[in-house]
Amino acid sequence: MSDTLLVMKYGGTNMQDARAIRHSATLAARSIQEGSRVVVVVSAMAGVTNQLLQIADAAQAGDIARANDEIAAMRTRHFTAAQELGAAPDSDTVRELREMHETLRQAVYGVYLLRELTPRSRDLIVAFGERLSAPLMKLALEQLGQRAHHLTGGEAGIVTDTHFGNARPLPGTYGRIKDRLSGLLGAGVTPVVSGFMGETEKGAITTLGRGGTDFSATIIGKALSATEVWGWKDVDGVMSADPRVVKDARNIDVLSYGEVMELAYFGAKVLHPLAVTPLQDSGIPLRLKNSSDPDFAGTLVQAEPRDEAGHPVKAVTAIRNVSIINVSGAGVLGIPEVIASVFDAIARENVTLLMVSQSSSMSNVSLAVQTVDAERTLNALRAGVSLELQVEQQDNVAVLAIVGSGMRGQKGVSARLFTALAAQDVNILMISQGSSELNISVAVEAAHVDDATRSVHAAFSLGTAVSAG
Ligand SMILES: Nc1ncnc2c1ncn2[C@@H]1O[C@H](COP(=O)(O)OP(=O)(O)O)[C@@H](O)[C@H]1O
Ligand SMILES: N[C@@H](CC(=O)OP(=O)(O)O)C(=O)O
Repeated sequence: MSDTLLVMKYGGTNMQDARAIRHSATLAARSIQEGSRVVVVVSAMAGVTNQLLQIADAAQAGDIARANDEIAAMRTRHFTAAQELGAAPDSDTVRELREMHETLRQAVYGVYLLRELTPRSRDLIVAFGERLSAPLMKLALEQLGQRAHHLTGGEAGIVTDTHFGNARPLPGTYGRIKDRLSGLLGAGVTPVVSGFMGETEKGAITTLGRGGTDFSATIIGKALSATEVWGWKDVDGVMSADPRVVKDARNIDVLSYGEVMELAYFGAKVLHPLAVTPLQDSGIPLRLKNSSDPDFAGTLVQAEPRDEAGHPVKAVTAIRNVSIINVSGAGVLGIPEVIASVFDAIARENVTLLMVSQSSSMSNVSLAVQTVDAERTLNALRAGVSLELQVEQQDNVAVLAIVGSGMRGQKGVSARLFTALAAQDVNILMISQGSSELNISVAVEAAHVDDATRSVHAAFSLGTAVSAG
């Protein structure tokens, strides 16, 4: 028997119904039969996380009828999947699903009574998606003759700070996960962990940010010193562009941790931006694989970049729904205290800045933020900075980025980017290049971002040999 330990993550698409869950379980069972120990980490069924957020909002708004209708529809979906996976009406799986839905209903009713939805109660509600899919995966594995046991993120040892909605693992989490899961693995039982969620030291449920199941899987991978972490996807791996936008996007064989982080940060939906951080110290590889083509190697994410001569850029990506906040005030922005007050005000609101640029005349600072954060940013700036500064918001912006370690020290990369944008008549609103030279990003009008992405993809020949290093 090999001593391989794999952590396998299944996203919403791979958990969307009984058929997908059965197929996902087959992929895990195959590795177990080949002698690997496997930890399975599951997301909510596709669409369920958004549905839970809507349920929570409806309850807060006083529309309990709508919230209950949605819960009932969700319950039908989970029970149908359980039944199609072979659960008897009096089985443990059906009982567990019923109990969880009842607790969910009560939590939602509490929000309705209080007409108050705190980040803490939102996390409690939204994590039910992952809690409900774990028993279904356990059942599917058992139907394939495997022994399995399902656990919430907290039960698996994931302990986080109290940053509800965007929680981060505490250092103690790694030892705790090892304690909780090693016994099961040693006894030949496959742990099935609900992704996306953890809990605080006091036991309150937290979530790790949207797409956080990738992060759960790599946290567990680090804790168990896994051989590899595998993220099963509905695409071949990380591609040279979003395949929904660029038809000839192609798979990238090898990416470094740094490159994949930049890509995820700049909008490639394929991975949570922090997912590789737990793997960086140990060098544990992350592999993204297509569940429809399991023998294809997919994308290997590892410490070292692999560059190919003539291809400084590996991928182009975009963040949509961005706003630019322009802060201007001739004469005052050059004063260090004034600029510090701008960033202090933003830091207090915990807003993520996607791009920052300052004009050399020091009369203007432009900040790109997600549009959902724009109003908060604007209010914080109006309240927290000098009255002499004017603050304005521009919506309908997107940030396009090119990523690749090969652009380090290479001349002419920006020129190629700007020529490709000019060819599409795209007006550039902001430009930024990180000092790591792993990316160059530009803010453009949202209406042009898809054409711009296709044009840049073609200009860097990303549809041909990107990575065959
Ligand atoms: N550069 C990219 N490479 C691969 N997929 C991408 C990229 N950019 C965006 N995507 C989109 O990300 C999707 C996969 O992410 P997601 O659905 O969140 O995965 P999961 O199966 O883990 O839920 C793909 O279907 C694809 O359309
Ligand atoms: N269900 C959560 C967490 C997650 O990671 O989902 P997925 O693996 O389907 O992207 C979300 O939608 O954000």
